[in-house]
Amino acid sequence: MAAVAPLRPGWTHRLIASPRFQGWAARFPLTQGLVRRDGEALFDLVAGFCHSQILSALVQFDIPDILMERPAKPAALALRCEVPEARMKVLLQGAASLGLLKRKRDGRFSLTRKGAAMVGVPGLRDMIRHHDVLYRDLADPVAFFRGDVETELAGFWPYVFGGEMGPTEAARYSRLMTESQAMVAEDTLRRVSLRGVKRLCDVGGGAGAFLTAAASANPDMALVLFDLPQVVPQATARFASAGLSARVDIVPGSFRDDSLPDGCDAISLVRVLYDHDDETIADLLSKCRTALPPGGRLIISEPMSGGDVPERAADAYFSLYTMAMRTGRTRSFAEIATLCGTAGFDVARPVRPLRPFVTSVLQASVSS
Ligand SMILES: CC(C)=CCC/C(C)=C/CC/C(C)=C/C=C/C(C)=C/C=C/C=C(C)/C=C/C=C(C)/C=C/C=C(C)/C=C/CC(C)(C)O
Ligand SMILES: C[S@@+](CC[C@H](N)C(=O)[O-])C[C@H]1O[C@@H](n2cnc3c(N)ncnc32)[C@H](O)[C@@H]1O
Repeated sequence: MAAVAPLRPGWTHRLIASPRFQGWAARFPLTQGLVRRDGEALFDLVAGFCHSQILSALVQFDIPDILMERPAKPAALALRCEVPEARMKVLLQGAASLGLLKRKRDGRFSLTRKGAAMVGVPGLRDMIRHHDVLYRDLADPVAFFRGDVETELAGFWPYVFGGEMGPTEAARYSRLMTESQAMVAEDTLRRVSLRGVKRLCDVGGGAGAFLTAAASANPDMALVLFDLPQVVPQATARFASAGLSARVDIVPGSFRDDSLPDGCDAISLVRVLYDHDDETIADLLSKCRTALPPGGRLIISEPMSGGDVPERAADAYFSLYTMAMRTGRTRSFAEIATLCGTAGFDVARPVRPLRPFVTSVLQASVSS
């Protein structure tokens, strides 16, 4: 009898890649479900850009808002959106196949649960609308990953380059940032206890959404907002309308050039680190360490890479996003923990994020 050749590493991959094996597995009753699921998942990746563009067209035509009122026929939507009816049918059919719309028996389309949820997610439609910039940057992925693309996204968020931005740009960026901040604040505050904190400083606090949310959950806490001089005016109005003006100190400044306000026993950095390189962050964390007393707390909240266990939202979206911005990167919990440790913080064990596509949280403290 002929000797059986030993199995070499990688043999399973070669077997699965073989069209003959694929054909057999697709027919064999015990494997055909798996083959179909893998095939569908792979096809979803192949078609991902079309899916995103269907979503984008739906949002740009305001179709989710229109359907909030009542289900509609393709002809009515075509008229309203100034799209030929046959093309509108393709869009609606596509959106229905993606689970955003439902096709009713009488031919009208209505929102599904996911479609209706989208209307209420703060900032999501603005996010989808501004993805044209990101997707242009990604149009040539080989050049993008080689670092050969002059990305547009870098110009979209000019504050990152040291605050060279006028009031119009500041307002545009802040709206996008503030709207999406609601969910980030909610998930952060559900994962972090601010009990015992007397004065919280939100560094890079933008238009003050995180402090506003933190204030309502902690009525005795004093608040400090530190951000670039062009950005802080937006926070003034927000605090005034939330009746918080008396509880908040607004401190304009740059963490690159200025020291951080003292007298606080907690500092939060919400979606700040991933905009910057390691050197800038090392300096910032060291300034946080200097500003805080023994026992002082540091809260970092932003989308984090899964590290050893890659995570889809952070590793296949935010990492590309921050790469397109060219100034920072999406880091894992472990990487941020190392930077905090070097700055002299004791880092608490990771807590499972509620929604990794919204944010992950790291807590650290100054040894007392
Ligand atoms: C009543 C009946 C009939 C049934 C009840 C059943 C039931 C309980 C249904 C629940 C339905 C429901 C309420 C669903 C809610 C769904 C929600 C809230 C979904 C939320 C989704 C959020 C998403 C997709 C968020 C995406 C966020 C993104 C893409 C953020 C991007 C941020 C970026 C790019 C920031 C960049 C800025 C910079 C500069 C890098 O810092
Ligand atoms: C991505 S935004 C996050 C804003 C807010 N924390 C949030 O989550 O919505 C980053 C913030 O850091 C601020 N920032 C950037 N560079 C800064 C600097 N050198 N000093 C102070 N703030 C800065 C920006 O103005 C902006 O408000």
